[in-house]
Amino acid sequence: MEAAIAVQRFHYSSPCIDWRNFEGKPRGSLRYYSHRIKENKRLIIADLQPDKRRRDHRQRSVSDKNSSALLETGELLHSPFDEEVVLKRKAEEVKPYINGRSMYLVGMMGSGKTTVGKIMAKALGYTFFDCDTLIEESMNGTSVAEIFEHFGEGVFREKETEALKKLSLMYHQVVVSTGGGAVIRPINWKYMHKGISIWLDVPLEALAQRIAAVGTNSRPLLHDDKSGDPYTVALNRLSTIWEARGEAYANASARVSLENITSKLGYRNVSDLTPIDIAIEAFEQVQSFLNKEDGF
Ligand SMILES: Nc1ncnc2c1ncn2[C@@H]1O[C@H](COP(=O)(O)OP(=O)(O)OP(=O)(O)O)[C@@H](O)[C@H]1O
Ligand SMILES: O=C(O)C1=C[C@@H](O)[C@@H](O)[C@H](O)C1
Repeated sequence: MEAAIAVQRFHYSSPCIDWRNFEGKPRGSLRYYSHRIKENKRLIIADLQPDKRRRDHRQRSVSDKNSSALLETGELLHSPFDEEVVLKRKAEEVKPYINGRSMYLVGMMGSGKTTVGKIMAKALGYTFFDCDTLIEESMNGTSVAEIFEHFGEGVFREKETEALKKLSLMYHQVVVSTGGGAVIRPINWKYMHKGISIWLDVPLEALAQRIAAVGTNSRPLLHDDKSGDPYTVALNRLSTIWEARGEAYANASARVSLENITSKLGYRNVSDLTPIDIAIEAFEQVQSFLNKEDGF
């Protein structure tokens, strides 16, 4: 009952970020524009509100014929607004077929489950939950790191399973960022398969970079080893963890490979991708999972 109340409380207290506040670098990714927007341009223009139309007048005036020239010269820069439109359209396209099912994001620590999950939830009009935060709430605010330290990993894993069970039984239309290790217990898959699970597959080097940048204080499984520089330490630990559970992520309904998106969009590095690029691809992969499910 207490845990149910905690879940309920979290339900009402978890804010969804405004993706525009995401601290990632601003980008003028012209290829992105070319790839994603070209196919959607007619619809985007139709969707624009009058004030936004004025703001984006350059986009409207671009014909297919001369768009690549403008793209080359950099005159046609895509703004977060462009990405938002594509994201929203994708979410609206796929939403009726999701049929209210919840989404469970799985992936290694630092893979962006929380960041991308919040963006997806907002685009779908779903509620976002972070499984680690739910566990902390169910333990009166004890942090994940403290749970590991004082009670051990076993207790944490039990709490994780309880949280996933409750989420799968109590809620529809939610996007859940699961803990990096949620995939290791088969019972957790039973709950996650009530919805659609999405694996954010990020190269270990990119994960190590992100983790080295923010530190390992909140990630107990990475926190022990302090020998060497933060990037190398993180990469070594992540490689060991990956060996133990890499295969388990493949149980997910859909896989979002950052390497694939990078090459699809013609970028050089996965670090060029914004969380919105990744959220758009996640919807595309969900769509292709649903098509397969329906036998198309
Ligand atoms: N596409 C991205 N590009 C660059 N940095 C990112 C991207 N997505 C997330 N990050 C950053 O990586 C870090 C980890 O992201 P996030 O917390 O969303 O991952 P997570 O999968 O929920 O992690 P954990 O399982 O450890 O809780 C954060 O500092 C976030 O700002
Ligand atoms: O990968 C893992 O096993 C973990 C990831 C985090 O999200 C937390 O759930 C916890 O630190 C364990």
